[in-house]
Amino acid sequence: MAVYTDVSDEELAAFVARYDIGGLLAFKGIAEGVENSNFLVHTEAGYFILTLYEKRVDPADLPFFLNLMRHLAGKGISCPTPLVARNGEMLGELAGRPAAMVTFLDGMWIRRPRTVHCAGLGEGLAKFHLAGADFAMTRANSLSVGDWRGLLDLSLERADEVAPGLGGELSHELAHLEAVWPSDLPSGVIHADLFPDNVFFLGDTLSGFIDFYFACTDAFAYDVAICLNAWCFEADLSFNVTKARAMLNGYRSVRDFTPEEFAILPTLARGAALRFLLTRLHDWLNVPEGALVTPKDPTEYLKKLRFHRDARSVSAYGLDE
Ligand SMILES: Nc1ncnc2c1ncn2[C@@H]1O[C@H](COP(=O)(O)OP(=O)(O)OP(=O)(O)O)[C@@H](O)[C@H]1O
Ligand SMILES: N[C@@H](CCO)C(=O)O
Repeated sequence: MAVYTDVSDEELAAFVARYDIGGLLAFKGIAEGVENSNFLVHTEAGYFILTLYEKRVDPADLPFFLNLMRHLAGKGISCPTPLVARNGEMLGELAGRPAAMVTFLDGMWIRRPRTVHCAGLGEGLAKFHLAGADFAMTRANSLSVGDWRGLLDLSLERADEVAPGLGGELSHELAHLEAVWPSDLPSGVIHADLFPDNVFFLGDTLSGFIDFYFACTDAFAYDVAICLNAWCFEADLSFNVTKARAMLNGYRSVRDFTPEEFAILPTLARGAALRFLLTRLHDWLNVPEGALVTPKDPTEYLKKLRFHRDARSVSAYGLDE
């Protein structure tokens, strides 16, 4: 579920009246998603998405996320655009939470992406990276290599409850990644959570990106590495090299990799796997009492991490060295 905060009809009507979008006709909570409360709002001007930002989003980061969406939309990247209220603000408050209204994006996310979707994703991601080049704001990645040790420490004692030997393996892995993690790759705005549920398609054509609440300033190739993890493994966790090749070639058709990015890709993919493994492990071990949220399986990312650890070069991802 993803409606943590209840909103009364009167409160919502008053919130909607801040914008030039006509009167409120209907609204309903959206069950998908785990981070924030989302509502589909129907007004005389059409459909909109209302998001109430819950506790994992730092309110200080909201101007970065909202301005980024406006910037990208202005550059022709299909993504929700935050509405500006009559008082000139994108951010308001509703039911005691920071809240914003964004445009509705047509499309569906693909439960089982095929090669054609991976190719479209790669191309769309490179366009996204280029479109962010002149975005003036920056936000450090709060889940990068320097943050992983703190995250691991929170779970280390109980990690072996999830898989025997997991604590030791992760400690070893982290020490390696801390030693070799690059700091001088081409960087800019990255999405940092571009899983299939955050990418909409109409038929086989990419129709847009949503959920910008992990976006930050980091290496472009790290964003690609996140997508390799999230899109190119099958349900049985075997790696689909055809999908990876299609994604990487789609990306290169818009923005080519530097030789340094190319060479470090297996390390970045290994780090991306560790990042999602660590957040999932923490959530798995700390399910709040009575929560209706099903935690995501951390061991999925352990298997992915091991795959990347064994990858010697980009040839493991279907490209020539
Ligand atoms: N602009 C939009 N247009 C259309 N549908 C949207 C839009 N924004 C969100 N949605 C719908 O709301 C659902 C949840 O949104 P989102 O993924 O942003 O939630 P979240 O709780 O912030 O994220 P997550 O759990 O993925 O981190 C999406 O799967 C989609 O169905
Ligand atoms: N995409 C993340 C969840 C946070 O959006 C995961 O699958 O672990």
